[in-house]
Amino acid sequence: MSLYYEAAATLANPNKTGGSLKSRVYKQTDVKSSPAQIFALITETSKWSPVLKTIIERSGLLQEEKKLTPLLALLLTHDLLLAKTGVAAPTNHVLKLAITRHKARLGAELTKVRLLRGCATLDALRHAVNDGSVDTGPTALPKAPAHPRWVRVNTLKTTLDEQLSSTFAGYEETKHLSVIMSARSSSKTYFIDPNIPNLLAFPPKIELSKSTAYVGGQIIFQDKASCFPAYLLDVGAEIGDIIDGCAAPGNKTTQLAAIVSAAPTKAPRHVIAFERDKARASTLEKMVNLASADNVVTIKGGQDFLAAQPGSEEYSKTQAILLDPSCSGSGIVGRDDTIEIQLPTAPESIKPNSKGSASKKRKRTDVKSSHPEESTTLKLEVDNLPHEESPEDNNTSDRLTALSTFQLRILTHAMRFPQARRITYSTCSIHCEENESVVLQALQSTIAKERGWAILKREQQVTGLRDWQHRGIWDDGKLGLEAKTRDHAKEEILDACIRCEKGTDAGTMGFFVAAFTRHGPEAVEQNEDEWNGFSDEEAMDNAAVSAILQSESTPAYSEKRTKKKHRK
Ligand SMILES: C[S@@+](CC[C@H](N)C(=O)[O-])C[C@H]1O[C@@H](n2cnc3c(N)ncnc32)[C@H](O)[C@@H]1O
Repeated sequence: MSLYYEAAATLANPNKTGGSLKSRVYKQTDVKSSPAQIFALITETSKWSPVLKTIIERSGLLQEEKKLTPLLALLLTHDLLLAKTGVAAPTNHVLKLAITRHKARLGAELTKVRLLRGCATLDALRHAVNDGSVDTGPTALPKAPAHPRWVRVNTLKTTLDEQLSSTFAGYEETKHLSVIMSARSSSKTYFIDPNIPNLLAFPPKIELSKSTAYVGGQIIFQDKASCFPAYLLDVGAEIGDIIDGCAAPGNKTTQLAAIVSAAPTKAPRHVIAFERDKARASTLEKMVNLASADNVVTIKGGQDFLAAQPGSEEYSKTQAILLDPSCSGSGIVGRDDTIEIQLPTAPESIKPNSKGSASKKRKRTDVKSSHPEESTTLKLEVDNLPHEESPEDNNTSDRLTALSTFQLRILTHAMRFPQARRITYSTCSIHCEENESVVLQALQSTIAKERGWAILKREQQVTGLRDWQHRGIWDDGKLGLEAKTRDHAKEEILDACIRCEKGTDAGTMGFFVAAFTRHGPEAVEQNEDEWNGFSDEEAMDNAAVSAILQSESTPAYSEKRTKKKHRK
């Protein structure tokens, strides 16, 4: 098969199996072309696809060349017009013949598009395409709001100043995040975040994943909102061991380790990181080692935090717990390691035809199936970057109920640790059911009352988060606690909750975090009238919890989800 058939077949993957584009390309064994060549062709074509789509549609190429699918047309047009060595196939190859006879028309369309984009030369257009700043024309899909590349400097290995004068030497500081959000990916600009220490923002889609600092664990990609929980936990030298109950891939674990190391204590303290999923636990281990956090972090791989015995000797020094449990992922924004290929519209006439010899039919069908006729954009995850959570588009109210039941269960379990003084609870969900509702129910649980757990009020929070303006919201009907909660208490709790919205000029994903603190027994009595809430038993529907936990931990789970999505 030629390079072009092989690249199109790689893109086919209707079941989205085999992982990221990179792993699919490099794991293929039945291809003649080099994986690097296939990968380069696909990624370059994706960058140019808004331009190529216009050129192909205007030239009428697909109407005239019935052998070409939209994907093949894109790949071939790319090489014909833009590759230094042209189309990589023998002169008499059927695909080369099919594309080269349109060279003059396609070239003329490229010139028109270039001039329309205000580019005097092909190099200028190339520059605009590489920056992602090329105007995609009236048929383009609306662009997702620009999301900065947030970079946390790993102070276990380096310092902010060191990074600014080495990795980011030659970059200019801007005091306005809006400048970053509208900057081109090639723009050498950075913004120092005012809320979170050691956090920088860079232009969307900036390529830093090959930098020595990223590869060496000196910088870590972590959304601003995701940095809130570890910072809010405020583990100064007076706090002993810390549990991270839901740790993989380890962004918050390594951040906690950095905070702990910056406040040394006489007796060494530890971050105990639980991760139930074995595969994710191995990612966690890699991240902890890369970040040089292994002196501080003890990994409990494949272990369920819910099974940890709060009263055991092992946790007798545990004074703070960070909980970032599985959630709906509804706050997640489009990922930087995703590429899109805009396909030219395929005329009806080129749909697979039933005539022809068996071998010919097989070849044609392989390629035809590579373009989903119903969709004009292919989205592909390029790398296997570790993700904190995967968004789920099936957030029915049953699923939200099951998730929030699990979240409440894990939060009230944390409240049982006898020496614990502080807890943070966070999700990357935008739903009240997983956020404010869980917080309110936890505060009303028997264990919270017995142990004297209260919300960490806004005025008690670390400066950077006290100053954060976006606070908890009250969604009538979703919390179900209106009658039981006095107004001023409600206001105070909501003001203590921290929210981030996705797609705003704050440049964060959708996120929620709240912290709990433990007072003495006196506070329990004071709060007794206020919190006439549920018992733990009432709050938990164990059947629903088991169902969701089981389905998420079964290996077939992701497969099932993919198939379901594909059927839609
Ligand atoms: C949202 S992710 C955590 C992201 C992580 N805190 C970070 O910042 O990189 C939730 C993780 O918790 C794990 N998890 C869920 N329930 C758990 C449990 N009961 N015990 C331990 N880990 C659990 C999931 O497997 C998943 O890896």
